[in-house]
Amino acid sequence: MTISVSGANKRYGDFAALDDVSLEIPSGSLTALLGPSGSGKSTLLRSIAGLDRLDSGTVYINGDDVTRVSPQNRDIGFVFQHYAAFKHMTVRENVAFGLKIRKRPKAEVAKKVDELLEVVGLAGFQTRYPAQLSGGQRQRMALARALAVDPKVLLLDEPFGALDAKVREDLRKWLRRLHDEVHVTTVLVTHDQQEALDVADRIAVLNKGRIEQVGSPDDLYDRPQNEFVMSFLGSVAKLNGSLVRPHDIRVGRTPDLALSSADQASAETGVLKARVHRVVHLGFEVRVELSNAATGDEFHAQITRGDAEALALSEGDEVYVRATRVPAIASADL
Ligand SMILES: Nc1ncnc2c1ncn2[C@@H]1O[C@H](COP(=O)(O)OP(=O)(O)OP(=O)(O)O)[C@@H](O)[C@H]1O
Repeated sequence: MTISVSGANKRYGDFAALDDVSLEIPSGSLTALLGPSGSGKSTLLRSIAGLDRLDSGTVYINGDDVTRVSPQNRDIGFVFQHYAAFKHMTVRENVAFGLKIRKRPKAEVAKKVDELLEVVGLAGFQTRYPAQLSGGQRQRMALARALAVDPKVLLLDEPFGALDAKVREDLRKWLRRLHDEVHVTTVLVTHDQQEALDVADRIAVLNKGRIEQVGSPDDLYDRPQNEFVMSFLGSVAKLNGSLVRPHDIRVGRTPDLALSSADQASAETGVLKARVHRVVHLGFEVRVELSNAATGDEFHAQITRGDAEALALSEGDEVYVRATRVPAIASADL
């Protein structure tokens, strides 16, 4: 089911939470709304759900204008960061709730609930109460409950926001797999660019109530339309006035960027001298924290372990760096 938002405006007093937002969400996609705190992500999601009323603009689900349709009648599943479960109901009853009120046959309900609990990794928790679950388990129960009724669209507002890093990562993978299986059009609000890049096939970047760019993770990461998108999608370093990604920085011992003086590398333009502050081993990669020798500006380069070993860097070393790739936005006003 496609979701389409057209000319959406929402103000709180003088403040524009949504400022003329238009967005197309293709059927079957997993789209992330990504942006800093207060950029309007939740307001946009809640407007799609019908939980917030737009001042002006239109929301379409599957081509139908649902702007004035109540949330209950939009056929959506919604999961919040802090899920409000029915405390007096067991996990099984919570997940079964939507099916029961739709009066589905008992056997079908039991089968579906068991399947979903298996999928979300809560098999064996059927008879527990929400208070007896961890935060991650509660969110998975919430997802199972939202999916139980086969919604047209699934709307997730920072569903993993309150969980620790490892659990978030697991749930992300799980959500991606689940989405590949069920293909329900899903919109995920997150302020975490890693989460968006990891899980979404499309990302809409919001800033101050406006959409800055919409595209695939690769589009946004490699071809950002502006500095905001470039900086929000990942770390950036400023080299000779251009914004570059840390893993697009080559570090060398000599101005020709040779790893060691024995290497035969050709001379390059745009080489900067830098000082090493710290070398951080991140498993597969190594982060080299540096400062520009001329300006003192700090930045970091992300290099391979092999290169780091060849360079044998230590704190205080003087090195040379250049960008191997500069995205097209490399801006004039820096
Ligand atoms: N009920 C309200 N009354 C007044 N201002 C509101 C209300 N709801 C949201 N806002 C404001 O609208 C702006 C957008 O809020 P929204 O929750 O959509 O942002 P967000 O991008 O989801 O942020 P976060 O990641 O912090 O949840 C914020 O500045 C917020 O303070």
